[in-house]
Amino acid sequence: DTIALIHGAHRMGNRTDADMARWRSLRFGQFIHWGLYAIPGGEWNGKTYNGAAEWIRSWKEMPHEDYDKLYRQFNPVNFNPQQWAAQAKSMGAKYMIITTKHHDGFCLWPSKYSKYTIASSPWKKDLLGPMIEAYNKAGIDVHLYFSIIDWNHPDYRASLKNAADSAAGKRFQVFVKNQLAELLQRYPTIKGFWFDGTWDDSWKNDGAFSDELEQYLQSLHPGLVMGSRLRADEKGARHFDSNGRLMGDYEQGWERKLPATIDDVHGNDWEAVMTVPENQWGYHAKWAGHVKTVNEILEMLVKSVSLNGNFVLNFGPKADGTYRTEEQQLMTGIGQWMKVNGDAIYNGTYAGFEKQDWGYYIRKAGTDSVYMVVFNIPVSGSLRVKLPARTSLTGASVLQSNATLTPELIGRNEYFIHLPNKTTDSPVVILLKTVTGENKEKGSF
Ligand SMILES: C[C@@H]1N[C@@H](c2cn(-c3ccccc3)nn2)[C@H](O)[C@@H]1O
Repeated sequence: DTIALIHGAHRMGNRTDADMARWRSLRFGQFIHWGLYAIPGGEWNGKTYNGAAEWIRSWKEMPHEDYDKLYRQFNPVNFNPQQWAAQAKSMGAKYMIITTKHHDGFCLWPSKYSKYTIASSPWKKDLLGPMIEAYNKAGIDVHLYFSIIDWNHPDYRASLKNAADSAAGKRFQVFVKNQLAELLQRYPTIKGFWFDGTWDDSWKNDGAFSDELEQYLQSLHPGLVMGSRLRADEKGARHFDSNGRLMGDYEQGWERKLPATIDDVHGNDWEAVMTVPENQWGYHAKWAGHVKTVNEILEMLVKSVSLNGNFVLNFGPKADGTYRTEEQQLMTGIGQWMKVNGDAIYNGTYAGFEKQDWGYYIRKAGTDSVYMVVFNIPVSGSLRVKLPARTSLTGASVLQSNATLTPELIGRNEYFIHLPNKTTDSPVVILLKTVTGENKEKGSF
């Protein structure tokens, strides 16, 4: 039986409104981590920081006062938001998430609630406004990343140990509320907040505040999309309340990892955010270890959509406002595939077909069109398709060439689709036309 909660989930099941349907249809996003951490770029005094570049302030080799002075050098002279938006558009991203303020507390907008902002830098000017305008003009929605943790703010407390801490904590909550309202007031076209840095006790143990904040923001900007990471319930449970119900509008815990099967997402909307190296969000001058390839990223994107989720790929621009070559090449390569096959991604949902080894099924939302995205062509060249009961196959074609395929019926509701050639250097998309229902005539193959 369930526990009585005041600040747990307030909704059973997914949101069904138009704003959430829009978020769900976009499927592919671009994350941008940009801030002071791009100046050191993971290096300081000739030493290399092996952690995530945006966490360099926590490195023992980086004195806090040295980091906190970096704003005096932040001057992205090559920042070109129109170019950023054009590259994101060519990659096929339909929404973008930008770090307004990361854990270091530095604000990319001239907040009136803090001195530690772009207004105090040589650049002086707001960076968010031009970005949001350029991306919106390119037809890309913008969501704002906001870190609750704020290493710069004098009132931030990881935990509340005494009355003084509690007083500081209260002042900090007012500060957070003011900055979020300020962001909504300055940037009314944004579609959501992406909260981070909500794991400390001071936040986890005040579920009431996180609940009231979420409702306050929704009242200021109805339809806002906010993930589960903002929320705690009054017992300190995060993401899922003490009755196991998802809080927020989608499961926001998939950071640098993907669900394995449809059972892992429990019917909830969800989103995965992914780094190109193993674990770098902000710019790091020396990427160590494995750097993901175009095909590897395409497989993560396709797998996410096949399991009813969104996939967001992260980019870490340099301090001067340009992207590193590897990231530019990824945007180009991903974009080339998306240009031809984006139909299988946008409005993509879980197909409800039995998963096969050759790749992933994606159903165009609310239709009988099911895409097969093939990553692993078997030695036989024949792709097995087992249809759910009462579903028949009425057509199959290669999406890119529109070439018709003739599936071979090999058993009850089971087919082989023979691919013309067994080699490809990028995923092949096949469009299946199906019919489902009691008395439909047998499939036409
Ligand atoms: C979206 C990503 N979330 C931030 C993060 C948080 N953490 C983290 C690290 C240790 C404990 C708890 C959380 N690691 N990375 C990263 O800095 C980036 O912003």
